[in-house]
Amino acid sequence: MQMVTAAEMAAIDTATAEQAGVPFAELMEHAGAAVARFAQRQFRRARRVVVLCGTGNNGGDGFVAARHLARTGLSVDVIVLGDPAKAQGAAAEAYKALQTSRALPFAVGSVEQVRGLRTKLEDADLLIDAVLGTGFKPPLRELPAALRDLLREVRTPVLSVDLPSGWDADLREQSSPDAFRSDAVITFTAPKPAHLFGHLTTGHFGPVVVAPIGTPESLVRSEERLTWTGASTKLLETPRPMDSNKGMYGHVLVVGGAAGKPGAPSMSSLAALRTGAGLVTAAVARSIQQTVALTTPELMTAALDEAEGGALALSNVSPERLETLLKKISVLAVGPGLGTEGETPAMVQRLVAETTLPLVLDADGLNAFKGKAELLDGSKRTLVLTPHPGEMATLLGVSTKQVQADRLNLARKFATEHQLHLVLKGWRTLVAHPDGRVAVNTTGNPGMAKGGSGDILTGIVAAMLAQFPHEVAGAVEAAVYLHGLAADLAVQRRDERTLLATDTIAHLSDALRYRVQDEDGATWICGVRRRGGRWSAEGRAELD
Ligand SMILES: NC(=O)C1=CN([C@@H]2O[C@H](COP(=O)(O)OP(=O)(O)OC[C@H]3O[C@@H](n4cnc5c(N)ncnc54)[C@H](O)[C@@H]3O)[C@@H](O)[C@H]2O)[C@H](O)CC1
Ligand SMILES: [K+]
Repeated sequence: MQMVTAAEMAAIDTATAEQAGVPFAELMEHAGAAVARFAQRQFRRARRVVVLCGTGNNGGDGFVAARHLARTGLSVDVIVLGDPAKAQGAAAEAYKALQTSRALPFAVGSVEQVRGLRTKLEDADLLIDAVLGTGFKPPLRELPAALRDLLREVRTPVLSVDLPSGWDADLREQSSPDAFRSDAVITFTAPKPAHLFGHLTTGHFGPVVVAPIGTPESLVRSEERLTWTGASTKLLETPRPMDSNKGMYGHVLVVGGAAGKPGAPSMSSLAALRTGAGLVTAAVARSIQQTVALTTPELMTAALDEAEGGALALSNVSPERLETLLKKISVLAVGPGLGTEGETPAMVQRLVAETTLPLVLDADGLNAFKGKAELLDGSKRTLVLTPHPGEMATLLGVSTKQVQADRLNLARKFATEHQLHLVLKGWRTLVAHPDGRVAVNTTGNPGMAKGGSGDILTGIVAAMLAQFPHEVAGAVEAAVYLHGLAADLAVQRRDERTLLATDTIAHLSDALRYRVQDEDGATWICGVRRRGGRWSAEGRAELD
């Protein structure tokens, strides 16, 4: 699923008419019908619906949706912001079709009239925001701004058509000062930048769904080749053969755990086992080997030599030691609990240089390359780095602030220059690939801001590589998606403050079985569907 800009979307609409023979009015009809279906499914108990429409095509979608909803017997009011005579083309047609339905529109033309809508909006069960879509150009004018302010004072749930009105579709920021409040968003054909980078809804888990409206996938083209991690979870739908054996799913070796740091390698290892790796071994300092072994009976362990002070010793990478350690290993995960003391960085550099095994480098595994980023070369092996912004800054020799200011470009540049897969963590984790493609991740929540989270991601990534060695890009994307999704599922049963990194492991089963596409064919790029296909939000079982 590619992300497209607002201008690309308009070109795709034209191509859909010219090359696929689907006229614009038909796209609008499908869009409006999809909005109506989504509204009914997600806001099941809504009886009184108010559809707020602009006079552009976003409003046109609203007119169509209102017509469909009225036909099902709901009480539907249509409020047009501005002069309906301004509507043109398909939107004008949709407005005309409304005249024969039970949803009669009325227009508001002044700020006072907008303010007079308060009771109507408060009394409704659902508001559908079809005021502005991709045609919005900031800043927001007076009339929609008054409506935006009023919506902030009213508690009725808001379903946004295409985008929360006033949100620039091409904006790549987490928030937008102009925008309307939103509880759920339904967009069409492909996500725009705002859908992937923005936090569009009030709750953490308000859905953002992409509904197909008749444009063939082959016409969805984008210059930038930016995608979404959830699309790669298709990999997980591959059924395992009945006569499976553990050798088919790889053997992950987690290298980490200096003296006194048994937690991190234990968590990575358990996460790898729970994600489906056939075998997992944790190679850790001799003094903590027993502790690590006792965390999980299915886990195998190997002892690493310790130098004075407890740091891991260079002797661990002697030819003989490597031969024993790496026998039958299919993926290496280096970093959890490793430390940066003494000989450890040199040991890591040697380990990386002397094998060509697929490798995931995290935490102190990355810090071992401080000032030596040129040694990180994925041109002849599978190499995945999972830095948080601080670690990325260390690698690049810049400040964390500089990394945060230009995440997308930095990630893409580093991945292509070093021919590796880079997982740059944070709000909307980015997965950049050697060929310049980047996938944006939309799962995860603030509960993950706690020690251990990264260790678990490392284990999930390693296990995915072990199982899908020939689909590396997809395996890494799916891993990042799963990790956040498992945490999203976990946090719905707990509070985000009490969430422990290991709680995400307990929700990996649900995350692995989750399907991003709903029964209607819409793809859920944000939000988690539960119970009867609807979503649940934190603190509230359901929004309807
Ligand atoms: N393939 C698809 O995704 C389809 C989407 N559809 C819908 O069409 C809209 C885009 O329609 P468009 O007419 O281009 O723009 P809008 O309706 O979003 O807005 C135009 C409207 O807004 C006024 N306006 C612009 N800026 C401001 C501002 N700052 N303040 C106030 N008003 C403003 C402008 O004057 C126009 O009147 C897309 O979002 C989808 O909802 C199609 O229906 C089917 C294909
Ligand atoms: K809208």
